[in-house]
Amino acid sequence: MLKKIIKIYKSTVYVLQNLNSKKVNDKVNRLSFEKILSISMLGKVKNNMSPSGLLSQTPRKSLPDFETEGTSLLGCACMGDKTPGAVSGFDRLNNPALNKSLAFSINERQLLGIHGLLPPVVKTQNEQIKHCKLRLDRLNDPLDKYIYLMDLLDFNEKLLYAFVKNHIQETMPLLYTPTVGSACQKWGFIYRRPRGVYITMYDKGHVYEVLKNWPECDVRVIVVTDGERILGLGDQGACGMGIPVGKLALYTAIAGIKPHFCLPITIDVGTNNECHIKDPLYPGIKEKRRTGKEYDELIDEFMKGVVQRWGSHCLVQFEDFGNKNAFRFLEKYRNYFCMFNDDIQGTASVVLAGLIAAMRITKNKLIDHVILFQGAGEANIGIANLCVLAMMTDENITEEKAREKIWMVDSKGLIVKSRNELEIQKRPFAKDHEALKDLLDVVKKVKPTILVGAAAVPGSFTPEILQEMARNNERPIVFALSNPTCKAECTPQQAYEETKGKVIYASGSPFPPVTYNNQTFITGQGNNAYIFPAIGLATMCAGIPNLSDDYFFIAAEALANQVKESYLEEGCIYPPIDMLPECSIKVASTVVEYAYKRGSATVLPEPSDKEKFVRAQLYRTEYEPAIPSFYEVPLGDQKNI
Ligand SMILES: O=C([O-])CC(=O)C(=O)O
Ligand SMILES: [Mg+2]
Repeated sequence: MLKKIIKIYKSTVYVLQNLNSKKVNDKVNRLSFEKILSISMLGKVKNNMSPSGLLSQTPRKSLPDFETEGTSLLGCACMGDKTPGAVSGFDRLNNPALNKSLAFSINERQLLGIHGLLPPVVKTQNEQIKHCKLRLDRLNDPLDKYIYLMDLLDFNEKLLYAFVKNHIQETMPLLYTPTVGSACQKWGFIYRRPRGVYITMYDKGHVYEVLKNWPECDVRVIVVTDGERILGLGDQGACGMGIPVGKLALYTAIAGIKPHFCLPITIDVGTNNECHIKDPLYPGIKEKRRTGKEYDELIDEFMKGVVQRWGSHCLVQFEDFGNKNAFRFLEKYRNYFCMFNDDIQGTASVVLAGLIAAMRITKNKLIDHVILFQGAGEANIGIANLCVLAMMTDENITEEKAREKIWMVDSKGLIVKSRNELEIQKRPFAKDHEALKDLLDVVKKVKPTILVGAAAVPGSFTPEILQEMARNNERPIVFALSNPTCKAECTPQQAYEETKGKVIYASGSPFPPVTYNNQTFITGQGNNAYIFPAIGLATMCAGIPNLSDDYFFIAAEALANQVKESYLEEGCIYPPIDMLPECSIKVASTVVEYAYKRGSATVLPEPSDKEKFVRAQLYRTEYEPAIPSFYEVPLGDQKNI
């Protein structure tokens, strides 16, 4: 498979490079020429804009009107990678990147001049982790637990990440969906310390200066939102900052990307959320959301500012933008910047991985299925386009044939050609069919084998719909992707009960195990957390300049390969959550391997063992010595001092 997609890619580049030359006809036979072009043109519509951008491989053009400061160390302070001795002992206690709290040894305390500033006991990190667990267990409200974890992050970074690594299952739903959703809604209330950068409309013309205020000079990944569509919770304005903060915490916790490489950014252009505007604690600009030219110019300025400040290899992950802007910006920037849209491409990849794994249960291929998408927003359009790419690559079929397998319903009903106005990204999926409004009617008519929901309409997979899916299929596949938990289309319990245990189910947010017919099933979480940290890690390790959709396809296959038979037997089409770090390393290593094979990696020389290379880059949660080792003279039994 890897070979095949590389071949397609290489030939595509070749064809595009030689489009005007006679060489094309000599070297590429007619058939493969058409196939390559059809794949690279996938999703293209009349005005020559590709909503999917599949295999869009235009080399990144340099933007003429600005220079790159890159990762120069000149003129800026660096918080993250401090050499021992560069920070005073007292400052270490207040610097979360260097603080070890009670784990400073007596030697360290004496030599750093902080002896007496801590209680005399010396603890190991493991003892500290146990203490954290006691503290967390004492709290009942998930939001309080979130606040505790964030406080720990502000106090002792390594301890937070060591704790999370040890308790992934328990802490993921706090740092991430669903609790991060409540954290966003109450961001003004829970706000304590600054984390990340806020850029507002009023910074227009000075965005680079604002970015310069961030003290880290080696930022490698940014997650940016404008807060317009936070999870399935709508416009949260500046409170959306919880999402970049949460996603980047996962970058470190899951993919081992060093914390000082990560920068959360919120672009505050106002909010249309009246509750926030009326809330005295709202921390953002209390104005209606700005749109149009001035908004676009601000985002342009931001993208250029990032390259100017941190170089063109700084990855920018777009997160939770409104539908229209998400697609627009992906198309606008994908060939010029190192960027991707997680809600479109990351979610597509994780769902495709789940489908590939599910095919091992249904014992057939994607092409044998009929997929019905409820909702035609970022997630579902992204998934649909990646499924088309997968079918074309695996089955040698045309784009049209692949699209025939895909049906979509949006808020107006089935997407049909007779509709008057249809957004550009939906057009390729419109069917020659009578208009149907109701999802149940569509399920009855279309008889999907796979039903994917991502429209944030809770309960939209009604008992009747689930029963109909079970009537038509031996093993119906149902993805209830909307986040957070309260937005899910149906719970796994409902899916199991209404389909009499036949369903293959995945959700976007975590659910507890399901008991049906005296059997316990652990359902999978089809969340982009399985993909974006790995993609970020791979991008950094290989120096991938542009992330086209084939990377997300490769990542999906690599993730599906991590799904063991035993997980499938338990009803789970994803690896368990506590396997996330290990899975991410495997996925990242495969993507790195692919980047070198297709000739896009820029980190040279090419490492021979990609996985070993990836592992060598990871953040270590173990404490480093705070003093050079030759100072470590025995001081007797430290506990008795
Ligand atoms: O954050 C998550 O859990 C997944 C996601 O990107 C979204 O729902 O927007
Ligand atoms: Mg998102």
